[in-house]
Amino acid sequence: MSAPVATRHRRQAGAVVDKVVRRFGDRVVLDHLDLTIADEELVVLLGPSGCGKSTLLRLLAGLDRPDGGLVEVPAKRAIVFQADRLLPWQRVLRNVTLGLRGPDAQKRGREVLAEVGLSGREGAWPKELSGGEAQRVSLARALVSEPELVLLDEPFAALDAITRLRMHDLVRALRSKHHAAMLLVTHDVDEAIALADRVVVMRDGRIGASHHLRLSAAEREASVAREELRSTLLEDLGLAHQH
Ligand SMILES: Nc1ncnc2c1ncn2[C@@H]1O[C@H](COP(=O)(O)OP(=O)(O)OP(=O)(O)O)[C@@H](O)[C@H]1O
Repeated sequence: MSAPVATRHRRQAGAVVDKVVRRFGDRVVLDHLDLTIADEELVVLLGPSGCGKSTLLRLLAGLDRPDGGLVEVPAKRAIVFQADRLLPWQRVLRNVTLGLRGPDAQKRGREVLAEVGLSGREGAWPKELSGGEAQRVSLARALVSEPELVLLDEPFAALDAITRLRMHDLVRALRSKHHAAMLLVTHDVDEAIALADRVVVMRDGRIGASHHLRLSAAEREASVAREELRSTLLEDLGLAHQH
């Protein structure tokens, strides 16, 4: 059997995953998985531990190749991991501008650091930053090259609850400025509800459920709509309701 196997660049932003298969030994982790991310859409990917979320993100990032099917992504894309991967021997500004060329690199780096609320910290060393600040630098580094697709692998999982809520505000603010499509992996149903245009739930190597969140910002905070959606997502995840 010969399936088309490729990672291809597309002109539009967003991404298309078409019948993608990824196996590790005998284990089929992604089993003909389909997923389309629209231009400027923020899709949150939920799923039980070990179901293949990071595997899918790595394929979209180009860090791995599928065994079958097709992954179409824009050339300009960035990935943010749970633990910041800043270079400890470079200052904050340099960490942000590492991938940039040209005379405007420093100026651009400063601008993006200002957007994530870190003006004045350009000269700091990574070890001098809090966890939340380090993830802000990671976001700045991801956004500085104006990617068309941003992949976020549990970017706020290691942060405390209050810092995480601040990061949600920041992501919402950044979205109004940067017009990238985003795919964010999380275990946190409330994070999904807070941020997503659409929540997709992975099951048995595929996307098992998909929910568009046509909620206003106020509705996202309102208890009834939020609780209904929360119950649905917990059900999709196979978790008992907890009231
Ligand atoms: N390079 C690899 N070699 C062998 N097995 C792998 C490899 N990468 C992932 N796997 C396996 O594939 C499965 C899916 O892993 P993956 O990290 O994608 O899950 P996940 O949904 O992101 O999990 P978590 O939510 O716990 O981070 C796991 O069983 C894992 O052990």
